[in-house]
Amino acid sequence: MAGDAGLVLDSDQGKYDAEERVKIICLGDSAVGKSKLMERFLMDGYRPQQLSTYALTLYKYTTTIDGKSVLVDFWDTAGQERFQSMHPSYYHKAHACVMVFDVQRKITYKNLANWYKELREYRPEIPCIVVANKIDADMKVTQRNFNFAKKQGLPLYYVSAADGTNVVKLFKDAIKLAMSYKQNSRDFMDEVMRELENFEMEAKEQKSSEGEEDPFKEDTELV
Ligand SMILES: Nc1nc2c(ncn2[C@@H]2O[C@H](COP(=O)(O)OP(=O)(O)OP(=O)(O)O)[C@@H](O)[C@H]2O)c(=O)[nH]1
Ligand SMILES: [Mg+2]
Repeated sequence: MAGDAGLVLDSDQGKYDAEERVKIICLGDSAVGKSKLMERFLMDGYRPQQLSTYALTLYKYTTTIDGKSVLVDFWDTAGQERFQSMHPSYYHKAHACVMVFDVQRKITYKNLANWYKELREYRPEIPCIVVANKIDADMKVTQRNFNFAKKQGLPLYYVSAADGTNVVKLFKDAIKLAMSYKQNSRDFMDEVMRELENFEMEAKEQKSSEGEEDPFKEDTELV
């Protein structure tokens, strides 16, 4: 892991003071290696924050990109195989997606089409990386073309959570894509959300300036 980065375990966002914040979601069938990939990337300080009600693990990670501090929320999930679909809030305001299949189980590759369809229903524009995981088990797969990625015009990464091949590159690139999406997106809903965020911030600032201490409070009366 790069020296400029670190795993953040606390959920109090106010403390981080990051200049930018992005959300990256992970999709794919059960046991394709989603959690192991994140563990591998964040290994230095691995300790997930478990929100068991939603079978959701949220990893917070800070890094610096182009001189800017960035807080990354990685969303991982378990148990979705029972439903073959995610709750809409999982997709909400995500800036990039890492979509994983297991090179040893063809069905997980076939199911990418379903995951991708659902992703696009909620997030039509966000960057998505297709990940062929577990290449350590059969290096020959890296010579194969996986047409799904090509057909959809998506980048394909051959990785191994077990031996670490391409894992750091995968997540670093995902963060960069998420950042550039956030900064350049013309998605209508994103623009609305950004406007709302700015509005909320302005309202907060106004409120806090209203609540400022009056230095003469003790000594004067309002007339
Ligand atoms: N050989 C090999 N095994 C892997 C690799 N990545 C994950 N595994 C194994 O695959 C199994 C599932 O990995 P997980 O990371 O738990 O899979 P997941 O996608 O998070 O699964 P759910 O949480 O059920 O959705 C584990 O037994 C891992 O050890 C890999 O790169 N190579
Ligand atoms: Mg998991």
